[in-house]
Amino acid sequence: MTHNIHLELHHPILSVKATLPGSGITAVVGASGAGKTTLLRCIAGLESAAAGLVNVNGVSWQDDTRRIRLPTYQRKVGLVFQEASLFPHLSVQANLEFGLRRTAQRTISLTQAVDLLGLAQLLKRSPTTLSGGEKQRVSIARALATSPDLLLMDEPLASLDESRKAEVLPYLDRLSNELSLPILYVSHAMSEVAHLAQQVLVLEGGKVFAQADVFEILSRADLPYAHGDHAFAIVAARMASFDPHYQLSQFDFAGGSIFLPQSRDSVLDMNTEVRLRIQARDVSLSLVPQHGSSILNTIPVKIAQINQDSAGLFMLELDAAGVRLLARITQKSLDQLGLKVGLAVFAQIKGVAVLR
Ligand SMILES: Nc1ncnc2c1ncn2[C@@H]1O[C@H](COP(=O)(O)OP(=O)(O)OP(=O)(O)O)[C@@H](O)[C@H]1O
Repeated sequence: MTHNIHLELHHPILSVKATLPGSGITAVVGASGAGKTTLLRCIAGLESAAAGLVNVNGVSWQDDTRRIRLPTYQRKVGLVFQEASLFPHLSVQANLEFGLRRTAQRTISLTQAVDLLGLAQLLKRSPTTLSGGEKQRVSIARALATSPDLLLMDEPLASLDESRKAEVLPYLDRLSNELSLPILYVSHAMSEVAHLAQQVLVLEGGKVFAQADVFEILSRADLPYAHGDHAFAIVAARMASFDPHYQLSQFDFAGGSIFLPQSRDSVLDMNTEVRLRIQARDVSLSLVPQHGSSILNTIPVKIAQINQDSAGLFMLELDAAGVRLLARITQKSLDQLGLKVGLAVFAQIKGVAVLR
């Protein structure tokens, strides 16, 4: 069986040909009006004007050459939108059970969906008494309980404030790790994408502008993300050790080790896989390793690319044993240090955030 999602879709505002992974989270990003929501609606069978092909892990939901076009209710798709649309007169439990009647073959049980989204304590509650984050967790569980072969999420966290977002993110991590279900996740927020996604599909004007793994997308000069004050790279690392005297955790990745202050009670289990977010403005470069510095993290790197960022500032893509980092430095530093593509230098990292 092919384990991917094959799309060849034509619609008045969309012309998309793409093969996406058949598991994990693929983020769909792009400017407002790029066609992200329309793409999800075409896949779900909600756009009658959509022609072409939608094949999900070997099952054709639509193939116009073979006159196949399943109606939405026959597509094994779970939908989660920005606003949770729960029935206010039904309990959480009854909301979860609502979609089950039409599900013949169940691959995810209601209990499993309740466990994955941490809803056991909320089942008897009315949705009107839930916080925004809790409502959205119920919506996700309801979509999962229908045993979909594909989960489509359209900005599921966009209506939540930062602390509610932070509360829901770990549940999304968990369900993508524990289920082999593919998820298409529309988002405007690159911080969410960096946290969750493995692949990213960038749409522009209804067409695929780029498709690559999240590490590449964040560093590409032809895309908007590796520009400006908020540009960052993410590094896949694992928890390697904790020094109780200095209260420092060590995270290892292919390019070296990163040390971070962490209080004793928030120390992660050994070998926990994490993503570290390193902002381009927090990385400085030196030609020799700096010993007389308060900066703990110095990583040997090679300069892979140099791009003008704005007046007087350059964005450098760095290669740390195959791992991409970004550094945003002034034109003056670039000239004074004689930085060139291919040069071996040392990246000093001033700040790092652990995403998971
Ligand atoms: N059948 C159609 N015919 C013409 N225009 C359409 C049709 N369907 C959608 N549009 C328009 O196409 C544009 C893209 O819509 P869509 O909602 O998919 O973009 P989006 O990338 O999800 O945007 P946002 O990030 O703002 O939600 C919108 O302006 C929408 O009104």
